[in-house]
Amino acid sequence: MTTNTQAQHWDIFCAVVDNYGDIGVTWRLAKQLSAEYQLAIHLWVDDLASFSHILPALDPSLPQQMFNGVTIIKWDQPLSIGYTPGAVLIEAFACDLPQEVFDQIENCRQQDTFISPLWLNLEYLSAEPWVEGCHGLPSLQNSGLKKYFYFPGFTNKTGGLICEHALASERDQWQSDPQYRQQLFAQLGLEGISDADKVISVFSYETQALTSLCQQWSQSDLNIHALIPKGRSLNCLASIFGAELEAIQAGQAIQYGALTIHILPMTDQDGYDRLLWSCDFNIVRGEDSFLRAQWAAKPFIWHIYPQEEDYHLIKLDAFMQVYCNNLSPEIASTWQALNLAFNQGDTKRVITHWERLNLVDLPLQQHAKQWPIDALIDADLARRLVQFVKNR
Ligand SMILES: Cc1cn([C@H]2C[C@H](O)[C@@H](COP(=O)(O)OP(=O)(O)O[C@H]3O[C@@H](C)[C@H](O)[C@@H](O)[C@H]3O)O2)c(=O)[nH]c1=O
Repeated sequence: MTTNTQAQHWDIFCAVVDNYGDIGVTWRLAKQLSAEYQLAIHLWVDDLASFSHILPALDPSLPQQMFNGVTIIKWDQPLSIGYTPGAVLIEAFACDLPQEVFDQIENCRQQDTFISPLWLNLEYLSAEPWVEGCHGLPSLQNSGLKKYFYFPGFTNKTGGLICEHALASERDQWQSDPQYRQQLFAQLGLEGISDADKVISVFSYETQALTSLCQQWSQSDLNIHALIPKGRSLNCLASIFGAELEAIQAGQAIQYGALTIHILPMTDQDGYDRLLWSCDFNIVRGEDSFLRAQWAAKPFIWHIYPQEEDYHLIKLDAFMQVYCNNLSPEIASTWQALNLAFNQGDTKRVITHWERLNLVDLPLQQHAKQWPIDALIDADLARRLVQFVKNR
């Protein structure tokens, strides 16, 4: 009888392109696979300095360290920590895997009992209909290995959406008692926010639509607080600050009529989630914050990552169709027009639709609460992924 001593861990390789989305998504997935499925996860990351913005406890100088049960390994060239084939090999967002990975797999294939890791490419999230047809398709590579395309998505024929098992109950508990939000605001050093004020988090790319919204908010009858983590959103607010952007520090509050802009430090992902849960409205971007805004069960604007030839507007539209499926046409058209105006940097239309949105605030809030239940359908991404691996 032969005993299979082959390692059973999963490797996830992530190359940080720009921003925090690639590492944000893979870090969420790695944590969940470890916590909920007790899988040994090796997360290889080529830019630990970027990673440390969303995991401040990380030490970018270390080749290997462990957080939340996940082994985080520096993906350098050549690899300073050797790769050992495990049960699953995930390349995130079509990053080019290092040659050592294929060499090692090839070496091990000389042994009769060796089973090559199941190789998956984790794709970007899209609500476009074609995703269903491509999810799970294999493709034979030059190495002789099969690579499967794993597409996250919003239907039960896709790979699903990343969402931790306990998230809804933790969020509901948080939102049921205003003292949690007050405690969070106090920890962040935010002052002067009363229960009647409107609180909006802003994590976007640069757009004049945001400048325009801030001008509008400054003239509001209500006090508005914009909570803005230090980063790209601030680049289009220089005219409001009247100071060099470099001089703007986390912890500062800038008064602009009825609007107070609070500059926040970046926190870890759990902290960011709690911020989204605590605001009345969130402006988010990219892929991961976009999904977390949905799980926050609050209305939001999605500033989608810009792509060539405005392809991102097709992706935006596909998502908006899905999100608005059972919303009344009046609310749906206002919310869609607001998102489009924000993404197109349309300074006039963004204000018109923001003002209209106020009129449909309550039904939109109710929709935002129901949406996470509808969107998950039967299973989240990690559960579907574990099943996908078992079925191969
Ligand atoms: C503001 C903030 C964010 N975050 C996290 C949440 C997310 O995991 C991450 C931000 O990622 P995203 O929202 O996806 O936005 P992003 O713009 O940073 O990432 C983008 O990167 C491009 C390369 C990809 O092609 C895009 O699809 C997108 O993922 O930062 C924190 O952990 N703490 C914070 O304080």
